[in-house]
Amino acid sequence: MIKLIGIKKYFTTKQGTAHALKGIDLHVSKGEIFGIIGKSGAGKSTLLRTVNLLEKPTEGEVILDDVSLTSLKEVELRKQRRNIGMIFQHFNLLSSATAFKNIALPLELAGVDKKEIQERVLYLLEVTGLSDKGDHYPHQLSGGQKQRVAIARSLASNPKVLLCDEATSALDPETTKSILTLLKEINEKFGVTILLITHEMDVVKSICDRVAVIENGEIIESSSMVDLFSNPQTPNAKAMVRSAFHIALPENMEKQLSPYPGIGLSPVLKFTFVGNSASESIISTLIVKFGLRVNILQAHIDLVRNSPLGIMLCQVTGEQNQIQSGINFLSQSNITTEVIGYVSGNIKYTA
Ligand SMILES: Nc1ncnc2c1ncn2[C@@H]1O[C@H](COP(=O)(O)OP(=O)(O)OP(=O)(O)O)[C@@H](O)[C@H]1O
Repeated sequence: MIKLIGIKKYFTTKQGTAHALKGIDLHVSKGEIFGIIGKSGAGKSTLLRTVNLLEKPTEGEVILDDVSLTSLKEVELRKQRRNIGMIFQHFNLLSSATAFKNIALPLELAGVDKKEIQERVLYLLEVTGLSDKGDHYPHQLSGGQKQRVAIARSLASNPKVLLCDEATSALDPETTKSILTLLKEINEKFGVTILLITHEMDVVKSICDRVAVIENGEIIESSSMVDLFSNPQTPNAKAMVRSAFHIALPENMEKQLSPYPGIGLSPVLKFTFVGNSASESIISTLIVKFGLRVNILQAHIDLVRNSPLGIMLCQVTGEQNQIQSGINFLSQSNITTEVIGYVSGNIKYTA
């Protein structure tokens, strides 16, 4: 549905050339909700804006449903852009126009007749939960309501794709939740493919099917949500997952954590598992079957795309070969183990 092939984007300024995108390949399937997550300056906005060619790539090809957008002339491109809606962090509404008029505007520009516009806008106000707000101006609306108007406006021309540029970053957590729920409903109701960028793991965690992690203009990791959370590969993705699960070691243990094994040190292990009940079986397996001592430092179960996913941090003490056998045994039950570091086997910690 959306294919980005070898996308590079360089910005040349007086200070020099910024290599914002360094050869991105991405494939988003029809009907998917795909998240791109990365830190500030990683290249998220530039990448999103290349999809509708608001940003023309220096190199590479953008394909939407078999149409190569990068090869189109301006007039053709304008037509194709009607298939791509976009919403922004700061809503970008026309302040002098009512909610109704903001939504109607793209239809008026496309020459749609008045009666059809009236029906479509009323329908979109209803879909976005704003039936009683059509005559309100943006300054009379809350942030969440403004984003709903922007979503309704983006749907006016029946797009196949919706691009979301940090769409919830200016909203409080409750409103963020309601906007994400609305996006999910729209994805299901209209089959709209959603490509969103965010720096917040909580956003991708709740609605994305797949996610790509972008760092320094490159995609460093791309997988299903559950795979990203259960088995992140890169240090950056590992750190993001830990912060999304609010996983942190007790402070005095963090200070003494060594990246290397050593005499008198025992590993701190992070177990990741799908399902509610695995935590008990991890502990009993390690203690009973492998004769290890297990200190649970933290345990957390959260919903990732509606599947319970658990993360548990434990300090495990015992013979090295027994610990390894325990890890191997657990991996057969799809429990992923990551060594976070090593601490003294006798360390006293405060939770
Ligand atoms: N118009 C521009 N001119 C020069 N450099 C630019 C321009 N737009 C982006 N860049 C540079 O490209 C890189 C990627 O920027 P981009 O805005 O895509 O990152 P981002 O991940 O969206 O960051 P943020 O989350 O802070 O918005 C940055 O180094 C930025 O300074």
